[in-house]
This record gives sequence, C-alpha cells and structure tokens, in this order.
Amino acid sequence: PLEEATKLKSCPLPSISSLRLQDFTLDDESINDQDTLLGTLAMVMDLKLHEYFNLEYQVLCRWILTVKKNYRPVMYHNWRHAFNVAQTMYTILKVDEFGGLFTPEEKFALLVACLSHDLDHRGTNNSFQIKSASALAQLYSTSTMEHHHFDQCIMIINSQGNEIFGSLSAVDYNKAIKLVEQAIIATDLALYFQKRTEFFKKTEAGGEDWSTDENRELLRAMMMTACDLSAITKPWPVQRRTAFLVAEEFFQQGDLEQQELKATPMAMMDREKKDELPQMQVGFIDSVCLPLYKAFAQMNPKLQPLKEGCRENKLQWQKLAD
Ligand SMILES: CCCCn1ccc(=O)c2c(N)nc(-c3ccccc3)cc21
Ligand SMILES: [Zn+2]
Repeated sequence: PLEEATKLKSCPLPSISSLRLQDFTLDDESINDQDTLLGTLAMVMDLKLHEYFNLEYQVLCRWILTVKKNYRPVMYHNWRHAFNVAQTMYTILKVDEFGGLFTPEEKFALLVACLSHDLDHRGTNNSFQIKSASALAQLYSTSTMEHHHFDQCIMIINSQGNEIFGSLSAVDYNKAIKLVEQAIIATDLALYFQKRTEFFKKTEAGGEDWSTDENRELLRAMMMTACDLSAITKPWPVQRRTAFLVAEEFFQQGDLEQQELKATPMAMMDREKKDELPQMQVGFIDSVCLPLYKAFAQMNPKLQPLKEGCRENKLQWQKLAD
C-alpha cells in the first residue's frame, strides 16, 4: 500500500492564512488531524527551512508522521498539544524582531523541539516517576520526563527515512541536536523557575543585547515555556476546554497515586477537590503564566495578545472562583 508519507507528500499544502497558523488565538479544534500534519509542513516550508537544510520533502513528511504516532492518546499531553506549541512558536518567530534574532538552525531546532517536546508522555509528571520508581526515574533523576522526550526525539531523528538532519555535517548535526536538547529540557517548569528571574530583570531593564549567545539561549528557553503554556492565553472557550483536559489528566494521576502508591495526591490532582479548580487556575495564572507573558509583551508589543489572552482568562476564572 502507498506509504502514508507518500500520500501526505502528494497533498497540496494549505495556505498559512487558510489555517490561521499565524494567529495567537488559533483554536486547534477547528483543524482536523490531516490538517495538523499539513499545517506543520506549511509552517516549516514558510520559514524556508527545507531549503536551508536541503531537506527532502518525503523525509520531512515521514518524520512528522512518526512524531505524531509517538504521542500517546492521553488527555492533554498528546499530539494536539505538540502541534499547538509549535504553532505558537511559529507565530512568535514570524514577529520580525524575534525571527530576525535567530539563525535558520535555531528556528528549525525550536520547531523540532516544540513538536517533539512531550513525545511518549504518559500523562504523569516528574514527581510521579520518582514516587513510583518508574524505569524512566531510574534512567534520569532530574527533569525525568524531559530527558525521555529528548531521547524519543533523537530515536526518531536517527531512524531510517526520518533523518531530517541527515544532510548536515557532523559539526552542524551536533550543533542542531544541542539546540534541540536545550529547548526540550527547558520545558521542565522547575528549570523555568530557576531561569526566569534573570530573564525578567533583563526584559524590565530594557536595552538588553539579545544577540549574545548567553541571552539567545535564555530567550530560547523562555520561548519554549511561553509556547508550552500558551493554551492559557487562548480565547476563553478554548482555554476552558483545555483546562478541563489538563485537570482530568492530573486527576488520573491522582487516582494512580491513591490506588497504586497508596499516597494522598496534591490538591491539583485530587478529583475530590475539583471545585477548587477555578481558584487554582487563578493562582497558576498569577504565579506561573502572567509574569512570563508580561515580560514578552515588554520585549515586543506584537506579543501583547499572549498577555491579554492570559489576563482575560484570569478574569473568567476569577468570576467562577467567587
Ligand atoms: C503539566 C503542566 C500543565 C500546565 N498548564 C498548561 C496549560 C494550561 O492551560 C493549564 C491550565 N489551564 N491549568 C493548569 C492547572 C490546572 C490545575 C491546577 C494548576 C494548574 C495547568 C495548565
Ligand atoms: Zn508540553
């Protein structure tokens, strides 16, 4: 039978505007599975990355299909989440002042990392790996899931017919892989908390030189978090739906902790406390999300929609909490 990648390769690409891929308010529910694949192809092609890496189109198609297949059908950390994160990253990179800061290698690494950053997620977080002494926790004691996601990403990139970095020299291949690793590991929120104070100081002070290697690495890491959490910035109906998916995934972990680990889950994972969700959402927005989107809005007014969307959702959750 005709290979899936060959079928995908023969499909005409939708335009960026027809799928609204350059909108921060994009609701992925409006896009069918096939179009998430074509939309990903369209974003990579639009950034002219295939030319720069003389990427064979068939290899790019096969790689995207393999990545999508390696996401599990969990409530939140599934392929759709990876696609949404990549679409937000693409939209940020299309803001000239941001796109202009990064080389084609960095842009491709960021998109590859967004699409790969939660590969093979089981719907449980790092602390669950440690508490359950999972095989993954035996392998990686810190940023456990993030190291596994990177491991899966490399396994796919090195598997036959999926070698998207296949045309690179050994030196350039290692540089690309290092950029992807930094970006995927950066999605561990524990590392975001460690690095964000330095980032906020630099964005508040203004006049920072973001072209230095150190600052570009910091900025790439903060962009990964901003994209990873970007569901919190979406129009209310989209955010509300996503929040319930996240909460349900958390509750399923809480169920596992009670049944298998005989442990008491934390409030955010305890379905007996689901009435506290609106208040927890307000706390999450205030402590984790808003400061980050405010910093990005300070860097460039074209990123205001992220901050405004996040603020609007806080108001909506606050109303439900009162
Ligand atoms: C695994 C990390 C997920 C982070 N995350 C990404 C995007 C989101 O939209 C949301 C959301 N709406 N809510 C939460 C949340 C739910 C209950 C208690 C505390 C926070 C988390 C979240
Ligand atoms: Zn994620």
